[in-house]
Order: sequence, then C-alpha cells, then structure tokens
Amino acid sequence: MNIALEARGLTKEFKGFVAVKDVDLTVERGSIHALIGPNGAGKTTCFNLLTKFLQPTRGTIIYEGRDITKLAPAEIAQLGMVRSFQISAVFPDLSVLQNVRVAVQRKRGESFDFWRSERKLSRFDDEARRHIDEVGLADFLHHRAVELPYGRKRALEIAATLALNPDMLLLDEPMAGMAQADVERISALIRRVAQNRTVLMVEHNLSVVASLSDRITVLARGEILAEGDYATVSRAPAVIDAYIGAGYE
Ligand SMILES: Nc1ncnc2c1ncn2[C@@H]1O[C@H](COP(=O)(O)OP(=O)(O)OP(=O)(O)O)[C@@H](O)[C@H]1O
Repeated sequence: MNIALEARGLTKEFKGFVAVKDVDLTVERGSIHALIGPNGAGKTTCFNLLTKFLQPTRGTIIYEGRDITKLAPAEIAQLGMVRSFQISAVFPDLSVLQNVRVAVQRKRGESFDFWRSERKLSRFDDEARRHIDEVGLADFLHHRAVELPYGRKRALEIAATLALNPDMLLLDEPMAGMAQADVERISALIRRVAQNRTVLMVEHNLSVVASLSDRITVLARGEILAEGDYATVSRAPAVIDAYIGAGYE
C-alpha cells in the first residue's frame, strides 16, 4: 500500500485518563480518510496528535516514511502536511485575494508585511488567483473576508491552505455549522482538492462521510472500533452499539 501517514500505538493520557489508546492508523496516499465516532470518542485528541498540536504520551507517527513524532506543526507543514481551519488565519478585513496572497507570501518564506506596496505584492497574484479559482471564489476576489457567507469563508480558508502547497490536508470538521447548500459546495470542493492530495478529516456529518470517504476509522472511548468503507463500518455491530449508546439514531 502507498502510505502517506501512519500512526502506531498512538496514546494520549491526560492526568491518568486515557483519551486515545493504542491507535494504529494508516492513511493511504491519495485517499480521503475520515475519523468518526460518538462524542468524546477521542477524535479531536487523535487529530491534534496527528497534526502535532498535542504531544503523544506513547506511540509513533510517520509521514511519508519520516518519523514526525517529535516535530512541531510548522515543521510538518514544511513537509507538506497542513491542517486547515484552525491555523489557517483568515484576516477578516483583507479581501479574498489579499488573504490568499499573504498565504502564498508566507509559503515563500517572506515575512508578513502588510505595509508593502500593492505593486510589490502583486507578483504573488497569479499563484493566489489559481488557488482562488480552485475553490470557486473567482467572483469574490475583492470581497473582504468578513463579508463572505460562512461556506465561502471556509472555501477561502481552504484556498489559503492550498497556498502552502500541501500534499496532505487535515480538515477538522469541515462541515461544522454549515447550511445544506454549503455542505454540498464544500463536499465538491474537498473532492476536487483531493484529486491529487491526501485528505484526513474529522467529521460529524455522516452523510458527508459516506459520500466522500474512501476509508473510515471509527473511534469510541479512545480506541478503534472498526475500519473500512462506509458500507462496512456502518454495518459493524460494535459501531451501531457505540452510536446508539451515545444517543445517536
Ligand atoms: N485537555 C484535556 N484534559 C483532560 N481530558 C481531556 C482533554 N482533552 C480531551 N479530554 C477528554 O478526552 C476524551 C476525548 O475527547 P475528544 O475531544 O478527543 O473527543 P471527540 O471524539 O473529539 O469528541 P466530540 O465529538 O465531542 O468533539 C473526552 O472524554 C474528553 O473529556
């Protein structure tokens, strides 16, 4: 198998409470992989471990053959593994174009100087516009981020993330708080950006998970309950029990 990301024995304890326990996870390169589970299952903790926002108590994380267990989020971003939605700063008063341009500039290792003249910054425009086109925001180029409807704002965050040239995108609940029309638009967008990238997402919306994911890992009480495609995991008795036990219908 063509592996992008692998965790072995991943464990996180908070003062004796084991939030993630011995998780072995393999994410295939080029796939869309979802991490699901009832409330409190350990998804966010697991995601924070994989993206290096938390340090594991035990276990190893390998990205593209390289041990990243001890690296910082900025270091793994340099390696091509980028987390969206939480670190991707979108500046409310900057336009769509300006926001993505800042991200392009940042990737090229230049400092964040807002006071640079527009003329100097315009050399980043072509690349910024490509990312903006990719997420379907070409008609919103000069809108300020704060004026964008919620779903478009998320698309802007993805554009800013794409500017960092990720081979792997980690999405934390991309559909949270979205209206149905936005859910469809962002689903299509994730499918599009995943054509030549690997995607790992934590997502509560099971119909989105069903339609987008190649592979799903179900967590409950910090442990892996089941893994496979949606048809397989949704039929697994342990998964049904865990969701029903947690009050899901
Ligand atoms: N910093 C922390 N200190 C102590 N316990 C924590 C901490 N972070 C998470 N936990 C506990 O670990 C368990 C897993 O939490 P986590 O947020 O990872 O679950 P989740 O699957 O993302 O849940 P949800 O779907 O509700 O967001 C929970 O019981 C939570 O209370």
